Amino acid sequence: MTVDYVPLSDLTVSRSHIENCAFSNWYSLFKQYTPKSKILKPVPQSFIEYLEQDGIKLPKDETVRSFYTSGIAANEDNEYSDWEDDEAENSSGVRGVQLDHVDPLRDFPDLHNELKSIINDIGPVTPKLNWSAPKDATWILPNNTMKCIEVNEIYLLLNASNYIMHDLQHAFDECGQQEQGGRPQYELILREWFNINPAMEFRVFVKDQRIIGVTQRDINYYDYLDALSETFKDLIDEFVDEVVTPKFPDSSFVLDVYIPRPFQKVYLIDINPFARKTDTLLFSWNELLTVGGSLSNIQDYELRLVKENNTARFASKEHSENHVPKDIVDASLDPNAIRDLAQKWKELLSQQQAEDSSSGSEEEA
Ligand SMILES: Nc1ncnc2c1ncn2[C@@H]1O[C@H](COP(=O)(O)OP(=O)(O)OP(=O)(O)O)[C@@H](O)[C@H]1O
Repeated sequence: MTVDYVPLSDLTVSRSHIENCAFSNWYSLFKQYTPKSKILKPVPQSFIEYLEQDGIKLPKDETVRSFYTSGIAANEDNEYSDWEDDEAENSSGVRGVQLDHVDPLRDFPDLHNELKSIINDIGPVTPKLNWSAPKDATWILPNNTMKCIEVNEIYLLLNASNYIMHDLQHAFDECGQQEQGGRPQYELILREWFNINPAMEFRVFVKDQRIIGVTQRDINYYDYLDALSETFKDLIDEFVDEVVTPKFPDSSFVLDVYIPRPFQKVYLIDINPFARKTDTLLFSWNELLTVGGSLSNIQDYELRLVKENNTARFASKEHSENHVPKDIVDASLDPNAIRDLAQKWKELLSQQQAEDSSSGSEEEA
């Protein structure tokens, strides 16, 4: 089998494209298709420092009835030698904080109060920054989702997330050298929480205003999706052609859409950059770009679903670029790099085998 590798230059990305994909830059264009959201922009610099500081420091806000900051009395079961010091409160009212730590109540009280009042007004929310949601940090909340019913849950999720750190520190890494400098204006988005059926979420790859592929977003097998494929494609085609491409400033982008029953409306969840950092889920970038290159000759794109016997193959694929070393992701697009990498692996393996056998013979001796 021959594989056509596409040049990496097909995925170079401009700073303006990344900026166009920031939530606040497209929300107003597609508001009627997007779940209700509040945009807080710009956020104070101290809030960014709060997210970037080590550890998670929750404010002890007496006006929030909070599971997280309710007092913990030291007793025999939870006694620590340094309990007194760690739990001592400073004048800011934040537990265990040294003075140089950012404290929401002291350093961004207006934003803190606004977050509380939004939750009071619209109920549970789910947060994100300009581009990313803290999907990798749900383990930190008792419900194991991104649903926040109090302000401290927002702080916990954002602070514990590597995806949020990516927005803060690496947003423009894939842009050309001269476009990387300067931080963006950060925004905090609170989306009204609703129960999404993950089976009905799709990622849509659009290149030069044409759809080149659609993938199921959740990497589980759902037996009813196959029969609905054409329905989804019709709705997605109409949405992309009539709603998104006439208004979105770039001709290539990646959409996340949600199509709940009774399959009459498409909701826009997110617009991602047409860039390597966007996870291709059931496709690879190489595959998509190869198809995209020959698009004029093909009639139709593929809506790819997880097949019944394929679940395991994709089980760990989602957001793989975030836990696989970058060298390996880079190599997956370049045959020479794959050869180099394979060679390094072989060397490492034989080195390890040699070490194992020598330590084995030492143990036997
Ligand atoms: N209003 C909402 N209520 C409940 N869940 C939501 C809401 N909006 C989004 N989600 C869930 O959060 C997930 C992540 O949202 P979103 O796509 O905005 O984040 P992201 O960081 O850009 O993700 P990715 O990195 O995969 O593109 C969605 O797939 C959806 O399941």
